Amino acid sequence: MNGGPARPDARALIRAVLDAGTWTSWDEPPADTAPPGSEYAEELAAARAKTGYDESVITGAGLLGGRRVAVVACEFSFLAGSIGVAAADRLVRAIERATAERLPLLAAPASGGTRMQEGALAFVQMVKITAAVSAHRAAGLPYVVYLRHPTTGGVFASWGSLGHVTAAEPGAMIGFLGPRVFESLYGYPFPEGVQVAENLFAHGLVDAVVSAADAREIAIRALSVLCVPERLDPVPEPAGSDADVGAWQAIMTSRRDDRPGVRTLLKHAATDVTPLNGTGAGENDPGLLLALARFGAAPAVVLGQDRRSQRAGGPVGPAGLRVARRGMHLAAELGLPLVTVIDTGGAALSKAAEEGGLAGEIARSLADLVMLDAPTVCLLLGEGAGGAALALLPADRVLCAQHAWLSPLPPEGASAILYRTVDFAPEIAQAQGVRAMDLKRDGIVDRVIPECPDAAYEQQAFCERVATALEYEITGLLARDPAARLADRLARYRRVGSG
Ligand SMILES: CC(=O)SCCNC(=O)CCNC(=O)[C@H](O)C(C)(C)COP(=O)(O)OP(=O)(O)OC[C@H]1O[C@@H](n2cnc3c(N)ncnc32)[C@H](O)[C@@H]1OP(=O)(O)O
Repeated sequence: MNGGPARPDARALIRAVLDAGTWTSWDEPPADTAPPGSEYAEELAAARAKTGYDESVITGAGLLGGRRVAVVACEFSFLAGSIGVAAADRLVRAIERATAERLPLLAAPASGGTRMQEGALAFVQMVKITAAVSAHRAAGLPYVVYLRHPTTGGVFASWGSLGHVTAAEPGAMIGFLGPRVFESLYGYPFPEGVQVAENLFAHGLVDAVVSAADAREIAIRALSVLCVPERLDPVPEPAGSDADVGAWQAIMTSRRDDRPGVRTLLKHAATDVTPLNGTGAGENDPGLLLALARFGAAPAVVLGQDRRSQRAGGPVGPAGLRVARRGMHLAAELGLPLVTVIDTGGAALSKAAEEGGLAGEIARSLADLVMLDAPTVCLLLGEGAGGAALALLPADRVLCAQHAWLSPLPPEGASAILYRTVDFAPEIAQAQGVRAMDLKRDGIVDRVIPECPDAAYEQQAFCERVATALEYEITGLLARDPAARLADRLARYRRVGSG
């Protein structure tokens, strides 16, 4: 377990991540938790002498790219970074202070879990640490976790798994029960390659695997989005489009292989992009992309249907909508603007999708999004077929690319329902009012983004136009009173179609 690459200890990690010379310790001498003269008292004294740390955790504050942050980190060389009452008290005091001072909190665990010498009382410390982290999050403050080698047990199962964003150290052993404990208990080894950072990433459990050397830049980038500015400078209103494109022409254009999708949009026209990995709780869906990003100065959680992955690997299924709902909850908890991007030929139609709760996930996405306590912008970017599209629609502001569309199911399906043949798809699409101009007329869309003449021919310029429109809308929404914003959203969807 110790034979791997050299890894920084807690102080070296903090030095590598924070701006030079800005660290201030918040630690006070730990309370004595060991009965005097006990074996545990001797172990504590030996650990102090050997490591130069007074407990298994250190806490404090410093600057990260000029932004003040609080940090809590484990020191594994001190009794395996294990958490007893004194370490838990230190952690909780630091988390509470970070909350009171409204600082983002960075945590860097590395631990054998609960400190065995302190037994059940140490075990229950997980509750108070979890409560403190939850209160920090409930106050709308970011919590970013960097899981280091090794992280196990009650640390992984409490503050190690509660991050808004979670990264892990390459090759780190990260697992619930330590492998040598497992082997002693059961008499055979735990399977190889399971409790490893890269495997956690492959299973949608952590967002990224990054070295300590890269952690600084990644944390700066993530916090530049997670920390919502008080106000943004107003942005001039961009021009809209009133081009009268036929419905079938729009649908054909939206289906071009070379039409820019959400990935192209982020690549060409967003900054500080931090991809998040699935639900962070064990599910992923390549059809649904989740990321933090900025459009101009405006920060956003972006969740978008990825056209390329859907075409290659299958359409958005229930897991994709659970990824989307992770993004919605993240936005709501931090008061971050949310941008949803609709670009789907339809949801997954399969046994697995039905049994995975597709219809229920569409319902829950709709419910979460329409009620979301955060500014929301929907971008209809390409195809907008069926419930998977509608699940991402109900936002404060809805933008629509000139050739994007929205329809209850693909027009071929509507034709099949009415005429038992797909041959009337063009006429039905026209009649169903699926085009950008129709959606605007009906109050479903607020702004149509021009394509000159087709986004596929002007990818960079089109993406920049979209980003400018997103920045304009987000800036306007952030300046509004949240209660009035939500009331307007609800009134809008209550009114739609009723005049
Ligand atoms: C709710 C709970 O948290 S219950 C506890 C669940 N925790 C676990 O299952 C993990 C238990 N620990 C382990 O499996 C291993 O120690 C690992 C994987 C974390 C690290 O393995 P290694 O790097 O090989 O280190 P090693 O096992 O030698 O541990 C280092 C020292 O820390 C001690 N230690 C490890 N975990 C703990 C702990 N939770 N409490 C107290 N001491 C611990 C070890 O006994 C060892 O002490 P020693 O040097 O005096 O023998």
